[in-house]
Amino acid sequence: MTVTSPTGLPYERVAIIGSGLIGTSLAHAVRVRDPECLLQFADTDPQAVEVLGELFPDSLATTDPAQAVRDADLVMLCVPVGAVGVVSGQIAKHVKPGATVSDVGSVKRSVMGAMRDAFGPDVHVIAGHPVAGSEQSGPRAGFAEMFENRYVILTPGEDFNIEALQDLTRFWRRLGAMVEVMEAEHHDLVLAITSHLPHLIAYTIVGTADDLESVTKQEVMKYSAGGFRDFTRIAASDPVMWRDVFLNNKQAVLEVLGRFSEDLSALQRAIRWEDGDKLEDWFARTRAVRQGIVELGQDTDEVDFGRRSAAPVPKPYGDD
Ligand SMILES: NC(=O)C1=CN([C@@H]2O[C@H](COP(=O)(O)OP(=O)(O)OC[C@H]3O[C@@H](n4cnc5c(N)ncnc54)[C@H](O)[C@@H]3O)[C@@H](O)[C@H]2O)C=CC1
Ligand SMILES: O=C(O)C(=O)Cc1ccc(O)cc1
Repeated sequence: MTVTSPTGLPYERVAIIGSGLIGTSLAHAVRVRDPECLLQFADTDPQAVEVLGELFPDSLATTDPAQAVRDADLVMLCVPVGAVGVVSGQIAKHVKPGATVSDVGSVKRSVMGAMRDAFGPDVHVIAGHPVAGSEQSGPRAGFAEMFENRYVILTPGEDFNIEALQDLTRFWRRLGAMVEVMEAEHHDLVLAITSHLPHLIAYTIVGTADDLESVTKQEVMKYSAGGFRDFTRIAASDPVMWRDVFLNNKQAVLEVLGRFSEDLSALQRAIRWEDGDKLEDWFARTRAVRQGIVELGQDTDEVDFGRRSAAPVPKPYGDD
């Protein structure tokens, strides 16, 4: 286990590859928590690198990922999930032996596979996903409080190093997050229904409204104070990031989409046949789901370290 000061982070040098909303939020949070921690950034976009120079003038910012990971104790891949394989291949030979490589991608099974293929046994690969974010993107969108009281799901897989998991858990907890450990497949199924399908629905409904010939675009904008407005926020999310999410979580998304389509058809039938009881019962049940989420939100100190597998996993941290 890495020894640190009580307030510091378990890593002295952190490399952040991909410096948009999540990468720079991570960097701001690290800066606030531990000003001594060295940050090293890489991004393929030279404009992003320029912005990083402005935001973090005391840090290395480059378009070369191999340079950015040099001597880093933690390498965080904060790129769209479809780019994780390419980036892992670019940095594999340059990551310090004993370092931890993690990520923040919204999909875990494919990302873990890509990272496992690229890195040798001298590097600790532990995938992760902060369930926090927004429709914003780019290096100027990040902020230090992004992960406070938000869940971070770690998917270490089968043969992980316990000390590396402890350090990564401590790192996220010191940025204010609540950490849970889960199997990658289960993560992908849970997020398919709680995040990926809602985004798909938002993209669909806003596109459908935009295509309607009988309703003008001006009317859509003018009267979007209702539920539609919330959908437009989500549908403004980054196109490349979400393209990659759907292509990399195809199986789980198609599974929940099948169930959703069946339920939508049932509600369509209830409207057609004026089955008010069916509609009212359905809406009463979903209202209760919302109330449950609100109640859970008042209980954010609760940390569930349960792992959805037979193997018991020790608590990865001891002194927090
Ligand atoms: N946006 C959100 O709310 C959340 C996003 N995530 C995950 O975080 C990751 C990053 O998402 P955001 O920060 O929102 O995206 P973003 O679009 O704000 O930033 C991504 C950055 O990665 C850079 N990039 C792309 N390909 C690259 C490559 N091959 N090498 C180096 N840099 C590269 C881009 O130039 C961009 O600056 C994604 O995997 C996403 O699934 C996770 C939680 C929330
Ligand atoms: O903006 C929203 O409503 C989000 O849901 C943000 C978000 C997007 C992707 C993730 O993997 C986690 C969080």
